[in-house]
Amino acid sequence: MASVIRIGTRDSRLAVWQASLVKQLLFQQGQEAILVPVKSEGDRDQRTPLYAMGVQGVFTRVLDAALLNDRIDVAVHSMKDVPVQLPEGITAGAILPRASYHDLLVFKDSVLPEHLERLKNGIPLPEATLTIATGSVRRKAQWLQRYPHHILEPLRGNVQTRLQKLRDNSWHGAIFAAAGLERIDSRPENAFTLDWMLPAPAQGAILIACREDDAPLRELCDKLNDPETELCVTEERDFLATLLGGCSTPISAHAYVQEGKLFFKGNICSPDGRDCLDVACESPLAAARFTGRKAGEQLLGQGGDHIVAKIKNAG
Ligand SMILES: NCc1[nH]cc(CCC(=O)O)c1CC(=O)O
Repeated sequence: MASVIRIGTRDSRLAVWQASLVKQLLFQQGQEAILVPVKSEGDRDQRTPLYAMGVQGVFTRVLDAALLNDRIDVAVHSMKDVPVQLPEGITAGAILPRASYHDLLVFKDSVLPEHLERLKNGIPLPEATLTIATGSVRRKAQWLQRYPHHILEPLRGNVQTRLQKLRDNSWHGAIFAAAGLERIDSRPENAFTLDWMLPAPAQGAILIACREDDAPLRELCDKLNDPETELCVTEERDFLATLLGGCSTPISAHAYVQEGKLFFKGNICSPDGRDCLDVACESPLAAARFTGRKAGEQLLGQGGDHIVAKIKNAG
């Protein structure tokens, strides 16, 4: 193994924070490492909506190439940005313990306190037409399901950029991943978690990707792996793969472990939020593998195939 491990990362503040965490964890294992920041396609082009970029892995492909070309030794990713199928030759070295999986509404002072209370609890709000910004088809679809008359504005860019755009516009609010804001200490005062919204599969989890043939490094990374997070995000990503397999689609999932059981929730929505199907199930830990796949198959059998067709037509 190289004496100094090269950690590939995107150059956003969140990505560098996550890569620095990995550097620290490796150091605790007695391994020196340096960061190698790389610009991804998803960061270079901050205007095109992600779902319109047409290819999977706009945030991950440049790092995949660097890894395969031996310009870096590991790549650190927000796992929700990673396509369900890893490229040939690349494998999951470790999945770190998950941070918050929630989505968060950052709101402006223009929202009335009594309306905030309803939004927090997902209660209908027919008397107000709010404008909410999000670049995510998943968040948009779930928001429209509850608030069909609201106006959803596109919003792209890294966390910092999106917060700035929210300040600069007259929107009522914007939706963020709690983990992203909290990691870089940027969670605004005006924010609450949307407990009724299901997150993206693997939201809040960090993946360390390795070359498949780098046995010593894989062994080292394995020490950083969190098996419980691994199980949960594996089921969430299997659910996604069973339904559609894209990484910016209106498909959400969350799994967690409690008292020896895996609890799983998932949903699939048409992009306009009019058709949504939900699934919730639990399983003893020993039989938890394939919970996500079974949940996906269940939804396909209940009409989820029609929603999948709508999603494909919209894309
Ligand atoms: N798609 C961008 C992205 N990828 C990972 C995170 C946050 C960290 C995480 O969810 O793990 C974000 C920002 C966001 O969705 O607001």
